[in-house]
Amino acid sequence: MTQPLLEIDALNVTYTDHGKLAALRGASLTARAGEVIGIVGESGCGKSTLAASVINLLPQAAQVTSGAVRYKGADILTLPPEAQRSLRGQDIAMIFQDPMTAFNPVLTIGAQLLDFQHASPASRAEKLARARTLLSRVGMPDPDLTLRRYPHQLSGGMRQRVAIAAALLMNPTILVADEPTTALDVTMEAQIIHLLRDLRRDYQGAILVITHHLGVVAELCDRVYVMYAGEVVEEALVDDLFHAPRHPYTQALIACDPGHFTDATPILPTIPGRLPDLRNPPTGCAFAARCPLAEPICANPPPRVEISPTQTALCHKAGGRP
Ligand SMILES: Nc1ncnc2c1ncn2[C@@H]1O[C@H](COP(=O)(O)OP(=O)(O)OP(=O)(O)O)[C@@H](O)[C@H]1O
Repeated sequence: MTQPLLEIDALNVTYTDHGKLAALRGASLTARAGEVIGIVGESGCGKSTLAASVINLLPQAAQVTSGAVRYKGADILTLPPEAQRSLRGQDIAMIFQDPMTAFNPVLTIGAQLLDFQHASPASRAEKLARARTLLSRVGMPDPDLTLRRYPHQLSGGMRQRVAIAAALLMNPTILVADEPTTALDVTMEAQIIHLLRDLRRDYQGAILVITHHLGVVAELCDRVYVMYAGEVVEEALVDDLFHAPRHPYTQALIACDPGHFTDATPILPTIPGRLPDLRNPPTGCAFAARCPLAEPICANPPPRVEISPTQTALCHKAGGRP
């Protein structure tokens, strides 16, 4: 098997601004070239913190207390700031939930697409040509006109297309899409999913898609990491996730609304109960308080059970038959 492009290894991240909050608790993930990886879970489970650690944009209040994020084998969290900056945007690029955050409102799209290529040795004309090519690639009908526009002159869906083009400008090997469709209406969402599906056909790198939305996972991803309370509770190929989920949390997510995976419902169905308080995380299984299968043993830390070489579940009960 090829070496992973990205390895997140037992990452622990704590926010320290309002007391200590354990946002990531031993989260691990690998992504290889050509894979589309889904990261799914309810609000507050740590998805954005995981994404921010990949692109090395954790907020100031976040502390990595242990673990590593390796890009092609090198720990990016310990690189000097200059090396981190050059990785970001060139090797690892991000598509944000709200495309407005990717753009400066007072500069034209053209000026910004040139600026995003500042590290490239290409000439201005070559950079403009690359911007035009990518705008066409993401389905912008008139790339020249788009280059002259300001961000607010584009619709939300168009801005997201341009943001995707911007992320691809430097030909990154890892593309992180944080809730790429959440800010869009149903029709736009379907179009952006279609575009991402189309792009993945000839993209050589790895794509990480962070989402609330099981439909996005079903449509786009090869493998999925399900997060709960800062932990990866299940890892599976997308087919196994939907047809043979082994963690009760994954089962609950899917059982809540089995008919709606391809709907554009932007949020996961709700499971009764709440996430535990991560300022004082439970020592046993974090899902036990909401789990229909919980038993006294679940007060102990759960084992990571290997169901198959491609599926694991962090659960005392996952060892039995599904
Ligand atoms: N800057 C911050 N300071 C303190 N706590 C934070 C900060 N950002 C996130 N958190 C907390 O860390 C935990 C994980 O948050 P995170 O945003 O990573 O989850 P998420 O799954 O991406 O949620 P959402 O889908 O709502 O964005 C949550 O309890 C959240 O309240």
